[in-house]
Amino acid sequence: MKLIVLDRDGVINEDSDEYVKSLEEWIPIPGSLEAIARLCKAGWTVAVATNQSGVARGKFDLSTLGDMHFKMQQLVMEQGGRIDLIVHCPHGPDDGCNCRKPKPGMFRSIAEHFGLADLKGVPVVGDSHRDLHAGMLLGGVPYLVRTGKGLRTLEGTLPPGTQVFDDLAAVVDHLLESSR
Ligand SMILES: O=P(O)(O)OC[C@@H](O)[C@H]1O[C@@H](OP(=O)(O)O)[C@@H](O)[C@@H](O)[C@@H]1O
Ligand SMILES: [Mg+2]
Ligand SMILES: [Zn+2]
Repeated sequence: MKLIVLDRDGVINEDSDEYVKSLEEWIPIPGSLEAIARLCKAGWTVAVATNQSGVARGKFDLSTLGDMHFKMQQLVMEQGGRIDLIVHCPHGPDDGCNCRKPKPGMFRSIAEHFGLADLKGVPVVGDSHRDLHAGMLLGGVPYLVRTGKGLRTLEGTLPPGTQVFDDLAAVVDHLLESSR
């Protein structure tokens, strides 16, 4: 199956150092929703894995998070696509969970959901090092975008083999080109 795993904040929607705390603050990055729809139309399965420590920090609740994901799904569907699975980690850095990136828990759940033993060769798109690291632990192929925290991430050392693109739309252009 052609599966891809996307980070949310800074890849699909604009990120904020103050967290994305409400429906109004959830603003798609230009071209990202259309890019997801282009993947779907080309037969790709799209999953999202997102850290949402804002829940543990009391900045917003799970109902608001659900509203954001309903909005995200609706907007993608308006473009003719869909997000097949959204997994989130609601925990904080000190909660010792197994799902908060850079831990691989969410990626393991995604693999299991689709009946896969791992994510070997699956593109993993993120704006932070932890997104890429978590996905690579299951064999994912790292793609960094310059949106969100991507430019900051670029100042550090990238995981080996990371390919860098301006945004999700450019990653999708590349993937669809190379699978022609
Ligand atoms: O990029 P994804 O995983 O979709 O979501 C990241 C967000 O949950 C937030 O993650 C926080 O990191 P800490 O959780 O405070 O370390 C900060 O980086 C926020 O700026 C950011 O909005
Ligand atoms: Mg992010
Ligand atoms: Zn967690």
